[in-house]
Amino acid sequence: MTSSSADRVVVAVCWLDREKSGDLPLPCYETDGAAGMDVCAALDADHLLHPGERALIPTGLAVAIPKGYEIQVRPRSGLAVRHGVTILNAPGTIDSDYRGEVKIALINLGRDPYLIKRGDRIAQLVVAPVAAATLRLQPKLEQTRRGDGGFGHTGVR
Ligand SMILES: O=c1ccn([C@H]2C[C@H](O)[C@@H](COP(=O)(O)OP(=O)(O)OP(=O)(O)O)O2)c(=O)[nH]1
Ligand SMILES: [Mg+2]
Repeated sequence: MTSSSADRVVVAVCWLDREKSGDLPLPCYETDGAAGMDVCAALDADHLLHPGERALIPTGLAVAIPKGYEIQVRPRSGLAVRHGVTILNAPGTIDSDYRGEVKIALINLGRDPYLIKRGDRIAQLVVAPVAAATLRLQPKLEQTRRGDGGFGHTGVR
């Protein structure tokens, strides 16, 4: 099956300072079936992320996500596996009512410093539906086979 623009959720996006961000591309899907749009660092200067260091990296972008959706900020596996650089709060949550700059919280869990340059694709943005819940307080919950077993109680194999 092919997807058409009719299948797509429309997310309004705006450069906070177009003059400063003129050289940067909008986040985009790198392949037809990509789940996430890679987003670039809108740094003024290179940032050397030392082992154990975390940094909030600007994207230069603000978004207006339709109600009923969120954007998840997810790590790029290449950065994580090759350099230990990942998202501190993975997956980051961009709320549909947020109009500030989308920022990427990176952490270097690797052994070597990692240089983040302006325009580097540092994370991916996944647009996803969210269900809004109503909590119904009850004295007891319906029983299940699992019950309160968790945290590995089913074993490894
Ligand atoms: O990786 C992230 C995570 C969050 N945000 C922005 C958008 C999001 O809508 C807002 C709040 O995020 P979150 O709810 O995760 O943070 P909080 O600590 O609960 O802050 P708040 O009290 O503002 O909700 O911060 C980002 O730009 N990048
Ligand atoms: Mg919050």
